[in-house]
Amino acid sequence: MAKYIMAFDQGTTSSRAIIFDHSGKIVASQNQEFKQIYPKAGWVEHDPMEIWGTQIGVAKGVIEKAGINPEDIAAIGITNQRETTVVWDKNTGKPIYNAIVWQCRRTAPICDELKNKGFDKKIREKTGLVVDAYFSGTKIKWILDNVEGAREKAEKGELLFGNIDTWLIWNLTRGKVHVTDYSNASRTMIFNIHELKWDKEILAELNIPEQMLPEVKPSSYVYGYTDKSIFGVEIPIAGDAGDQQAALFGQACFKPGMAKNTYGTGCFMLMNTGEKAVPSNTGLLTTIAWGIDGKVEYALEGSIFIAGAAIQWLRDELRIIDNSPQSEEYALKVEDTNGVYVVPAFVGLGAPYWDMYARGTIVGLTRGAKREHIIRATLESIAYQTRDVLEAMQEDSGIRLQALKVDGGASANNFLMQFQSDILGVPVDRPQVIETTALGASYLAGLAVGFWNSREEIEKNWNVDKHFEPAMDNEKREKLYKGWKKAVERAMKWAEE
Ligand SMILES: Nc1ncnc2c1ncn2[C@@H]1O[C@H](COP(=O)(O)OP(=O)(O)O)[C@@H](O)[C@H]1O
Ligand SMILES: O=P(O)(O)OC[C@H](O)CO
Repeated sequence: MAKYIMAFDQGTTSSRAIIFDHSGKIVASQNQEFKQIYPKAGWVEHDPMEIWGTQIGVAKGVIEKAGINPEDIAAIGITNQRETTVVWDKNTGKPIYNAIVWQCRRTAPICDELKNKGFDKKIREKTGLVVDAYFSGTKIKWILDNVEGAREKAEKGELLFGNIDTWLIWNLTRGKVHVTDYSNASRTMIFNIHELKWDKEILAELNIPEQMLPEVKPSSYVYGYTDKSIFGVEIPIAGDAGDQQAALFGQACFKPGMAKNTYGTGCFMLMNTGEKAVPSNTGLLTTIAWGIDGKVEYALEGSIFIAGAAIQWLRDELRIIDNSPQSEEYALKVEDTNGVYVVPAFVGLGAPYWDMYARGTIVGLTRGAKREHIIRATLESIAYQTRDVLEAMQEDSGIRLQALKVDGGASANNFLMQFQSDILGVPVDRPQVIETTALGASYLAGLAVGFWNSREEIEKNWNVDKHFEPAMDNEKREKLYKGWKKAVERAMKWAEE
């Protein structure tokens, strides 16, 4: 019997493949960064062919690294940066435009129009989402409106839309399977999360032909098999979920009220709300966690657009650190930020502010401000944004969190995790496997093929690596947080004409 599951974690900055064993331990992992394309201020694109190329490259690489045969892999689970939009030609398999990335702000004017018409309320009710350039719907519309001949071709049924999961599955099956799962569909702004259908009224409003949309399936399901030409054998593709929902699953947050926060390019806090779609009054999103065992379960989500990406900015643009882990070393060289706040609103602000026109700001600078202060303030901004979201989540759900489960690349930073616990006044638990996104996708795939039999079996694989206790007094905590709120005010609406 095959002994492993392979996860594809196609993230915003890198494509990763990880092989897991039955105990949920990493056997081997391979990762490759790819190009970020910024054609204009506020625009972000990826090359879909590069995404496919890097993803398949790391998949082949990791099999070799693990020293196993493709026959040893029981199934593949896919998880992906969500919302990012690809439109391709059904006959040639070639994208007609670059992938428009979730962070891209180009469709803000389309969103403004929807809001001016008052259509945003309807969208909120049907999709659980706030009208924002973040989601796929307006990105599809932009491509159809701006790429020559695209609308005509789409109406003739010659074009296909997909998020990255769909694009990968389509390529893995050499064009045989055009599907997505409930969790990814719930991020498009054209999917009705209550009726579990593409929403005809929203499609008509955005002028998107339904025939270009993928079929929506459960998150744990055999969608198809990899074409034999790829790995030499046909491997079932049996799990598909958006990366943040996959992380919720990988953290074994199976019961209502359980929450996790993933610190990657952005930062995403999700709370399981069970079979109930809880509406938000505070700027959170109501989203589908997954479809499994014949039903869907929902989550409340706080989406923060820039978290680890701000550390990459320190590295690549300001060039004041050589690598991300070094941010911790510099932050610990000073006692505080010397009054400096960084608001990394590089692509606007997500939850709970939803300001497409906010931009990055550094405030509180004095002559004594050093690079260590800016580095520390950038790390702290990740924790403050998380507090904004946690407060909203506690209000919407009526649940006070006893502890926050964390994961993702930047959760390796001990300074950040301690400051996070301090500024929340809540303990933080980091598991041994922080690649919970990939782990969640593996679990979903493994459950579909009988590699694992139940969520109870999976729960036992969760083990703590480090526990952080709040160690800051309340007065200091509230004073610092008040400064943050003031800094956010300065960043808001900056780019509004
Ligand atoms: N030790 C660290 N301290 C702070 N940030 C880190 C650290 N290690 C990684 N990061 C940040 O985490 C992000 C990578 O995390 P990952 O979970 O791989 O993200 P994604 O899936 O979004 O590509 C990068 O933005 C990187 O700057
Ligand atoms: O690539 P990540 O891990 O930052 O995740 C991106 C999110 O899915 C965007 O919604």
